[in-house]
Amino acid sequence: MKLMKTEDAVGQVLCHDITQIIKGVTKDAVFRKGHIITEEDIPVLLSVGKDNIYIWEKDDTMLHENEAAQILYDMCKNDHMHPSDVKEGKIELIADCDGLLKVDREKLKKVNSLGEMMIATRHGDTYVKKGDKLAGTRIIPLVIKKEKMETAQAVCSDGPILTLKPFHKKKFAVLTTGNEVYYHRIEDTFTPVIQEKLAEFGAEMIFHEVYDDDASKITDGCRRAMEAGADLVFCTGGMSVDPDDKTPLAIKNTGARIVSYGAPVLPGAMFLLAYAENGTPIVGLPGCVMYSKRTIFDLVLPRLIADDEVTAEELAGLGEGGLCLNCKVCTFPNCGFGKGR
Ligand SMILES: Nc1nc2c(c(=O)[nH]1)N[C@H]1C(S)=C(S)[C@@H](COP(=O)(O)OP(=O)(O)OC[C@H]3O[C@@H](n4cnc5c(N)ncnc54)[C@H](O)[C@@H]3O)O[C@H]1N2
Ligand code: MOO
Repeated sequence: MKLMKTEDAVGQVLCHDITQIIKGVTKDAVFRKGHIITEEDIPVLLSVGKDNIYIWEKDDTMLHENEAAQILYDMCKNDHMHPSDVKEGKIELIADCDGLLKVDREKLKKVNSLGEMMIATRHGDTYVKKGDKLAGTRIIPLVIKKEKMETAQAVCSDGPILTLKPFHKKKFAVLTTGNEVYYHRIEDTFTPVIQEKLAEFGAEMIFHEVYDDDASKITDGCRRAMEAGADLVFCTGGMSVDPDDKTPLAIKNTGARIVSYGAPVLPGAMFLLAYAENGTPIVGLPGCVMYSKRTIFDLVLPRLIADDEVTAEELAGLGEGGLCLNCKVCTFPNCGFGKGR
């Protein structure tokens, strides 16, 4: 702490709140502890009788909370995001576009374990909209050791904590399977559900065929859908254990790499994800996707739209939080569904 003439204090940091009292009007702090004094502040300080003030002694080994907050921001920031104003050591990150938020959990935890600083984010692997708040950062004390911030920066030396992957315009194919639909015993009520979910991402259905329970026709259909330019292939029906359930075999026979048949998510246990040789996702959607409001499809779809490869390990990690509670008022994605790791 150092006493100095107010007129010489531009750029210095206040050590305590400065209170202004105007009879019958106000009694409040005009400046808070930690405020950096600007040219315009000088007449205000003089008007409240502060010809001399206590300021933090500038010390090359310490950073003010606002300077340190800027460093935390830089450690988080990536393309397609911008900062809020810095205030009392806090900066928020805001999305510039719709997309998939990815969070490097390991780095986040490492930085938050250092103490005296914090970063709080939304859940990773979730769909965010332009203007959404992605994360907030804050320095806990008023000043922090430069050295400590350098340690934090080192955690992110090979890349920031957040990534926002913009969504791509996708063309998709739907392959409807099942004798009951093929022979017009029942109406196809599955395809409209897929179309509605994909419409949210501006995707276009360019291929739709219906097959009886014949695996070779479904396999051939997958190949032709990709030749027709489909970036995503969705097969519906025939995903479980009945003798007529041929879809998993049909997808396997395309030569695609099966990531997983089965997922620890309800609804969605019989889900299948595969990647064709050219990288196109081929997805087997179980009957629950048609029936239930939210399923594993809602967890995986934003990632497919953002070209974010999904691994077997990630699917296996969905078990905790993988149980949809089917709430009366659904607040997904702002609930626990799909938030496990
Ligand atoms: N013994 C077992 N049975 C089932 C299991 C299991 O593990 N063991 N899993 C259940 C789960 S979980 C699900 S989900 C379903 C999966 O069903 P499929 O994806 O194989 O669907 P299908 O059997 O072909 O059809 C189920 C139901 O939905 C109707 N359907 C199918 N496609 C359409 C369409 N395009 N339009 C209208 N309706 C459609 C179909 O007629 C059936 O009624 O399996 C459970 N069983
Ligand atoms: O997978 Mo069923 O895929 O849970 O309702």
